Parts: sequence; C-alpha cells; structure tokens
Amino acid sequence: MSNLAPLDLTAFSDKAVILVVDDQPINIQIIYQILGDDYKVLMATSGEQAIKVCLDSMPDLILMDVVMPIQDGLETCRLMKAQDTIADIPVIFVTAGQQQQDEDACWQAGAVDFLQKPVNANTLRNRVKAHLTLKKQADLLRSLAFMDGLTGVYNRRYFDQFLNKQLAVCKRQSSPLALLLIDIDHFKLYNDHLGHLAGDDALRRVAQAMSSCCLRPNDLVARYGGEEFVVVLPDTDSQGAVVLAQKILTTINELKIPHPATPLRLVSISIGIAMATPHNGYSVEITARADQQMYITKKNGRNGFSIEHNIS
Ligand SMILES: Nc1nc2c(ncn2[C@@H]2O[C@H](COP(=O)(O)OP(=O)(O)OP(=O)(O)O)[C@@H](O)[C@H]2O)c(=O)[nH]1
Repeated sequence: MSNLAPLDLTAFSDKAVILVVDDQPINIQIIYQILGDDYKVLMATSGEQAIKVCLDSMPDLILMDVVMPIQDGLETCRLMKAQDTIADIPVIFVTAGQQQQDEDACWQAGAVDFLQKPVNANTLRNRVKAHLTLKKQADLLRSLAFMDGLTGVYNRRYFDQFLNKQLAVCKRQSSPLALLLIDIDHFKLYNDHLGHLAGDDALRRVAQAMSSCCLRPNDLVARYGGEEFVVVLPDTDSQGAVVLAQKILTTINELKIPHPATPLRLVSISIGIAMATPHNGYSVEITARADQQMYITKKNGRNGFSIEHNIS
C-alpha cells in the first residue's frame, strides 16, 4: 500500500511520472521518445537503482525489462511488492519472451501487464494510459477510505494500522518512535460561543497547520476523534519529539484564531508525548501513555506539552 504518503488529492492533476528500467540505455531512449511528451520519464539501468528511484520519487507506473544482469526484472518486481511504501506502484514488464511460462513468471512476480519487445508505440501509449487511469482511481479510493472528511488528515482507522506497522518497523531497527496526542483547549466553549460551523473551520485550520509542521515522509497526522489529533513520528527520539511539539505549539499560536473563552483569547492546544523504545519494549500502550501526558498538560494550564519521564 503506498499509503504512507501524505494525502494530496491535487496530485492527481499533475503530469504522471513513469520509471523505465532497462540495462540497455537505448531501450530507455526508445520508450522516452514515445512517452516523453506526455509524461515525466525517470530511468534506471539496474533493479537496485530502480528500487532506490521508487523510494525517492514514487513514480506512478514502472515499465521494466525482464532480463537484466545481477538482479533481473522479476526479482526486482518481487522486492518492490514486498515493500509497503512502493508495493502499489503498477509494474508493466517489457519482455522479449514469447512463451507461456515467460508470461506466467511476469504475473507471478506481481506485474499488472506486459508488453512484447520491440514495443509497438501505439500499444505502449494505450497500455500506459489505461494503467495510469486505474492507478489514479485506486489511489483516490484508498485516500478517501483513510481520510478524515472534515479535516483532510488521515482518520483513526488509518492511524491504528499505521502505528502498528511503524512500531514493528522501529522495533526491527531498534529505533525510537514518538507519539504526540493533541487536544484543542476548551473546544466545547469555542463551539458554544461561535457555533459548530466555526468549530469545524477551526478544526480544519488546526489540522492543516499541524500537517505543515511534519515534514518527513513517514510522519503522520491523524484525527483521533472529535477535537483530538495524533502525530506519529517514526525514527524520532524524545528530543526530536519535543522540538516538533514546540514547533506545532508555535504554529498554532501563530494562527491567532480568536477564542472568546480562553485566557489568551486564542485557540491553543495541549500535547502529550510518549515514546516507544527498546527500553519499554515498544509497548502498544503508547497512545494511552500520551493521553496521560496530555492530561498533565491540561492540569498545568494548557497551551503546552508534557513528556513522560524514564525514557531512554
Ligand atoms: N465543531 C465541532 N466540534 C466538535 C467536533 N468533534 C468534537 N467537537 C466538540 O469538541 C468539544 C470537546 O469538549 P471537551 O471534551 O469537553 O473538552 P474541551 O472543551 O476542549 O476542554 P479541554 O479539553 O479540557 O480543554 C465538544 O463540545 C465536542 O462537541 C467536530 O467535528 N466539530
């Protein structure tokens, strides 16, 4: 699932990006001449390089040669399908193989289609167009299923899946993961004074401002429920989490959304931070622990953060 990327529905109107993988640059050149006017074409001359380009640039579609030295196209495709972040990028094999077993091998490796070499320009254009349309539709559906309709950030369902997956990844790598639970202060009073529509608008603005603070590709902002949000920061230690909490607090303060019933007369937030580390066994209780810290922030006067002690 390429679901780790931030939701960006405007991306669907951009020029699609196609990665062409072939150990013979002349073959890449031929495809470039056919597709270069309509798409952004990236190239890789080995399977290893192709995976790196995918992780860096997240192309929309891959055209892959089957026979390549060291790591052939079939093996490269299998490795791509085993990596969550790039597994959903469709792979079309470009193959000289004519036998049924050659075709079967392409399907088994996870291809969505294949084309015969030498490529027919018209067939190539139409296959690419058809698969890009399918990919865009699938991306859109997936985004909608995991998106919070009001705020445009991820929803609770997606957060649950993402957190479990990232805890497993961080555990494997012995790297820390930070979780911030964020609650808007006195939001009931905000709604009571200004009405629910204004409340909805404030929620949207706060959510978008929080998203703008989280810049790493694996950072996640989700609506946890009501006026509560979560931020998941894989591979981030407690110092990093504190830096981000301060950045989010400043960004929300700078929005200067008037709040008629808080001491500051502005919308503010309270943050609780908890860590998952080798020290605490990557406990799945991390959200509950962040919640406890968030309540400490509330008790301490709101518009701030609190982080648990005894973390390493
Ligand atoms: N406008 C709007 N309000 C919401 C939404 N979801 C939850 N709320 C409101 O958020 C408010 C949360 O209130 P409380 O849990 O009492 O907390 P609070 O007023 O923020 O007070 P503290 O958390 O103690 O600072 C309730 O009034 C909910 O109705 C929403 O989608 N839109």
